[in-house]
Amino acid sequence: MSAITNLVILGATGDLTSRLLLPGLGTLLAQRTDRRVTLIGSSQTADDSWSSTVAEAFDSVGADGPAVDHVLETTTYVQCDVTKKDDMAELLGSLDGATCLYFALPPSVTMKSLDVLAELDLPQDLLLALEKPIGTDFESAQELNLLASRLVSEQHIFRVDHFLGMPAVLNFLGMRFANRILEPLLNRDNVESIEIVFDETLGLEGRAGFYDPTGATRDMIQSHLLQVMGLMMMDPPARFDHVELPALTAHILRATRIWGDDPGRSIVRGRYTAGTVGGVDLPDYTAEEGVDPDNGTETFVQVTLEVDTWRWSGVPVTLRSGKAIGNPRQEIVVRFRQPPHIYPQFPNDGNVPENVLRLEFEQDQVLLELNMGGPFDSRGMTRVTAQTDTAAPELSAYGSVLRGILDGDPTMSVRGDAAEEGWRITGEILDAFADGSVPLREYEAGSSGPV
Ligand SMILES: O=P(O)(O)OC[C@H]1O[C@@H](O)[C@H](O)[C@@H](O)[C@@H]1O
Repeated sequence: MSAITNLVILGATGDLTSRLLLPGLGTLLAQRTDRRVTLIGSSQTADDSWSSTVAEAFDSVGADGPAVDHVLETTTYVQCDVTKKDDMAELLGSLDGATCLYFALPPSVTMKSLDVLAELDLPQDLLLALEKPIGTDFESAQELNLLASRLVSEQHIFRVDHFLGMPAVLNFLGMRFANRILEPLLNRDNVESIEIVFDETLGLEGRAGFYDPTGATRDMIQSHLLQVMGLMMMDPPARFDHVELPALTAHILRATRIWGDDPGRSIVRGRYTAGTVGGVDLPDYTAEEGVDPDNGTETFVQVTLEVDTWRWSGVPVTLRSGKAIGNPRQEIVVRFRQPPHIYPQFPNDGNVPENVLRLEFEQDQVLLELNMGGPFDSRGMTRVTAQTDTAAPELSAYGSVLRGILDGDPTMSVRGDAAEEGWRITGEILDAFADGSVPLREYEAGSSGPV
């Protein structure tokens, strides 16, 4: 696919655009000084402040250079209703060159817009970038995928999950496939358990309209943590490309099910009560403006899964995410089994602690816990943590996603069937909530989650 010339953000006045997309674009263009992209912001309402929104966002990440200046000088704003045929025809008609329509919109609006696009003659090399969530359940995800596939080929659909652009994920790929010492150990013979944890200090942040009907399971497990899991547990690809990686990720998700027979033991569901997080007082979740307590929305979820394949069967994989958590962890943790042979001369009759590999999600830090010394060492057994010391990544997670989009390279895009599998697994968790197998537990804001 050819590189993108026109980036059209649909839903340009939304929070996602100013908070994440534009700063991400800034970090990318500051690095790609030779890129010339035409940025068009579009939304249903008029907006006189688009140019200053773009400038402020670029400024917030200190982005400068010729590629950044080009965008600042040429960016335009178009008022357009994406669900109206004439509006979309006019918008597309005004563009010359390979175009990406970035749908920073709720899935219901995206679907209506895709329906409208089906009636138009679309330009060649049109790329559709679709923000999560892809649909609101398994069936609507299928429907949305079908609508998109009628317009362009799968290679021209980029389903965005910015967690796939986070340092932990990129580091894990490099550590696995550019070294000899890790990949042979990543299987049920050597791995005791895996955890993928993304807890946050943030509470609702005034997002009740989105969050209350959504909850932690749909918000964080459905795409982010499951896609990360699929990518990190995939079999080694023969090539690093848009065919192999998405296919291997989907293969893992297809093999995933809730651990054991009793969801009440494999899933924990929680909701925060009033408390203090990092010096900030948070009210009870149910007392937040716009929240309907009857929704029973969970602000915390932890689920243990099994990836039932030859390589991973029997290894518990725990995904966890909670809001209003004190001292939050945001990491991928691979816990290895103890050595197969026990030496009584080692402390604790040879029961040495297991090795643990930790990759921090948003920082470029990898930690490996090892045992050293032992019976003949005057210090005895020493637990050490080897830690990487690399520079912070130049691109934000959204910058990384946008690089794939602007290069027309969907390697790190979520493939349609993988998005559907995310909803299948999420549906099984939500069914267990609905049938009463998993009680909603309360935890104090600022605590480490439900006990
Ligand atoms: O830390 P980041 O990059 O903002 O990602 C976490 C966020 O990811 C978003 O997709 C979720 O909707 C938010 O609830 C969450 O806070």
